Amino acid sequence: MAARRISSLLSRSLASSPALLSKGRRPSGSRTTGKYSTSAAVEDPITPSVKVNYTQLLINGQFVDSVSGKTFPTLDPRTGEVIANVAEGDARDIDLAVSAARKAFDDGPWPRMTAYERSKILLRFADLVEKHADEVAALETWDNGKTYEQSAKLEVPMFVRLFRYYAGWADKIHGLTVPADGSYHVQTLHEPIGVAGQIIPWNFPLLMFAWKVGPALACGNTIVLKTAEQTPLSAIYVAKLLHEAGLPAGVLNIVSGYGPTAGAALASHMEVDKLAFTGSTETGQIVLELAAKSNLKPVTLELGGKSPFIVCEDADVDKAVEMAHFALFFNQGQCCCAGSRTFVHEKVYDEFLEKSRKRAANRVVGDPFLGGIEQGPQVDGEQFKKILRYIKSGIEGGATLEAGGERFGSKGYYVQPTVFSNVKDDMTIAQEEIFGPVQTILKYKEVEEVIRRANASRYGLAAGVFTQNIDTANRLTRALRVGSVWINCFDIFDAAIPFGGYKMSGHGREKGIYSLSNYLQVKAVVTPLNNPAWL
Ligand SMILES: NC(=O)c1ccc[n+]([C@@H]2O[C@H](COP(=O)([O-])OP(=O)(O)OC[C@H]3O[C@@H](n4cnc5c(N)ncnc54)[C@H](O)[C@@H]3O)[C@@H](O)[C@H]2O)c1
Repeated sequence: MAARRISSLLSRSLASSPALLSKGRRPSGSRTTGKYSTSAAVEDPITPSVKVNYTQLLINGQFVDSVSGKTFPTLDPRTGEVIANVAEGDARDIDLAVSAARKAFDDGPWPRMTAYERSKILLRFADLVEKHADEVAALETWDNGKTYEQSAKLEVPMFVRLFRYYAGWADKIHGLTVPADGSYHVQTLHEPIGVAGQIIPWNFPLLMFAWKVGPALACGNTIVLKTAEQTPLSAIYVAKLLHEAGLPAGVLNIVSGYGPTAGAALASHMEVDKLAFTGSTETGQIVLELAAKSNLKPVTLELGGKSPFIVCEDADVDKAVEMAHFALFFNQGQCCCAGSRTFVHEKVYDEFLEKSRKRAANRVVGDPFLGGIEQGPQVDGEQFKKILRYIKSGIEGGATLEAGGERFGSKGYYVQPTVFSNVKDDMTIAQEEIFGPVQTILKYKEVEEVIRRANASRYGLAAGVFTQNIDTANRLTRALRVGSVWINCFDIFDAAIPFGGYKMSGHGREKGIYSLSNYLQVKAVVTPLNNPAWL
């Protein structure tokens, strides 16, 4: 979906479903402040009336407590209060889940049924998610803090689309007939890889589930998925729906729990055939080592970023301001590909800065369950404190604070939309992933200079280029060492478009046709031909 469409969808107010809000707590325009300088909209949070029905682990098609009997609280980012206590899986639960997935792969129907049958189950699942879209979106917003409009209008539809996309691939996966030298019939079989271990982060719990589970199931694999400890709820809910759609027991197992216990056990498990991870670069290095030191399972990694958003001298400034704002602030700035280094040509810098400052100051912050809200709270206290530390470092490092700079309100984990100008490449805020609503604006003069500076990062996930000159766009597109370049747009996450990083932003690609190869083995089969009619 084009970023412009995303922005306009989100700016239109969504009539919140009555099913999601407690009686007497309907959103009202008077509580939607429209300015971050007023914090009334976050002091008295709406109570979602969606019920948290599933909090256990899902192993072999059954909801079960963890072996230890332990639970951990998942918190509401609007208040820091407990939403629910969730079963806390550790290495013993990962063992049980991997055994179930192993058995389902080695002996079960999933890899053996026709691809068309698998595809029909995935399509039925997509229909069920659509039917329960209100509950799914409400759980996602409650656990993560992203706006309900975003969950309901963007992420649930993208989730459904992705499963339909991979349902479409299931019966189109096939090998080749290879014209080799000699009198042989040579073919390749594309086989499922086996048991996939998948570890996902908290910033897009549903979409990360879809990006990993969709292609793995379409290819006939079985799965153990570990959710992020901050956001376990939506995955358990949709996994239940997948079983209602006809998924055999043991094919998808969900373990909630912490990284160093459950996550590490999954990454190092000898019976896991493939690992897919999304999260920080530091944890990516840990899981890659665990995979290598155990059974050398192949690993796909989708890690951090510090993506440049380049505004050229010929850019339409108003459009560039809006797109750069969206590129950074979308999802509370909690995107691995956020346009977190806004490079602006010196000729348009002053105008761009003034308009960006105003745009951030007008960003609508508030309870994410209210209609018209653009920004909810950060996911948890740890991220909230980390962002405020980065803001302090920006101020102390000599950048100019143009907007925001503090917490928003006095409850939960809201941060004011913040803009820094006069940012220099060597400042911490220009180098490290802030993962929050903090825009850093840097000035440049020449195209060659901005290419060099944009590429001077350990990351290489994505880039935005804003120009009306096709030659400049082409020059930048090929010169930038990143996995995605968005020209005059940003954050286009269609199911068919591959996504992944260069350099320390990761290995491999997810989504699109490229993700299938993450979940397939290629087997070469050679048969001698006696007296062939032709070779
Ligand atoms: N690229 C992304 O999409 C993305 C997503 C979330 C966070 N991040 C970055 O990571 C930073 C920290 O966030 P985070 O703590 O949630 O990320 P993280 O990398 O610690 O967590 C991601 C996932 O990895 C698991 N994990 C953590 N330690 C593990 C270990 N030793 N072995 C196996 N699994 C482990 C977590 O439980 C979670 O499921 C953020 O501030 C942000 O910069 C990036």
